[in-house]
Amino acid sequence: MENPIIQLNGLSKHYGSKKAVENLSLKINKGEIFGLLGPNGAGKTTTILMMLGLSEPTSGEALVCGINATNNPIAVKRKVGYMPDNVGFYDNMTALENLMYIGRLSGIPEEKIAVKARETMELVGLGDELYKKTGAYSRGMKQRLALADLLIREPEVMILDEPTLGIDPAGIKEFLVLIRQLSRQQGLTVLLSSHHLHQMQQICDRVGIFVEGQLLMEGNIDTLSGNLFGKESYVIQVTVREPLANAQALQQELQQLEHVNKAATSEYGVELSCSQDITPDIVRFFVHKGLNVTGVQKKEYGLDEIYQRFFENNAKKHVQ
Ligand SMILES: Nc1ncnc2c1ncn2[C@@H]1O[C@H](COP(=O)(O)OP(=O)(O)OP(=O)(O)O)[C@@H](O)[C@H]1O
Repeated sequence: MENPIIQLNGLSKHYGSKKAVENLSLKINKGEIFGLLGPNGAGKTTTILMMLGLSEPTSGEALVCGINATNNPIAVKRKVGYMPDNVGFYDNMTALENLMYIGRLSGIPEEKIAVKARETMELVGLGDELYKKTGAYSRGMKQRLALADLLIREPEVMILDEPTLGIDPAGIKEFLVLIRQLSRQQGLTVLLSSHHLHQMQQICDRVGIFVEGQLLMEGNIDTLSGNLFGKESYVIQVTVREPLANAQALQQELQQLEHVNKAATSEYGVELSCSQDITPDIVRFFVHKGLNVTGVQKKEYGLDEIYQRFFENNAKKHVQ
């Protein structure tokens, strides 16, 4: 059911002739995890700053929890937790002291602060690290503490700008799982920006692809892959034990089969782009030819391919 908590209507931001964000319209529902994906300079941070009321749009509007961010930045700030790509803490204070300090600044009553800060640190998996100085925290731990810093203020929306930057691979996975858990447990809406497709795929319900200030596509992975790959939604790879004797003829024959759009042979196998999943027919075809099949793989498109394909298509358009 549609229940937009973030609504961007024709949002644009121009710096002179530079269109950092151009005519962006987008709805993000309550409880959703949405990924803003795009290369450096695509306009992700500018969009986030406009949602927070920290940058004034050239035109259009950003509504967060129904509040116009440009006219009411303070009201929006109460609802939204924002994690910039580099969060600073006082290195010579313990993590708990840092969090209590933040809690005080955001108006949590003194008698509640210690309990609340501990609870929040438990929530982000730092329950055993309360008394460590943040100077001795790893980057992954600091990002967890940064999350605690948002959560202690009980936001409705969390906006995280490149949150996994600088964390080691194992830490990234744990951190993403944590964000998802928190979102699901607390009905929190999360907006993340990133250029790491693989990471976004693990966590987001929906992603938007940003290029040169424009949202060029938006949807879940299935929708995006359907839009971009359309007729070639299924890729089937078959490998055989012995080198293919007459690859050229085989390729031509395969291309004649119904639902096959493209066939490409290599020494030990074939890759087929098909409009339907015809894996059983393909296997039968190979067996019938007396070929010893050693492997059959059906490839599912992920964000990496979607992104790559997307840029290929766009480059072609620019050239035409
Ligand atoms: N204050 C500014 N003055 C002029 N141009 C700006 C300003 N802020 C951003 N830009 C330009 O707007 C474009 C979008 O920048 P933005 O920082 O939003 O991109 P981004 O997608 O967040 O990239 P990154 O991943 O590098 O943070 C860039 O071309 C940038 O140079």
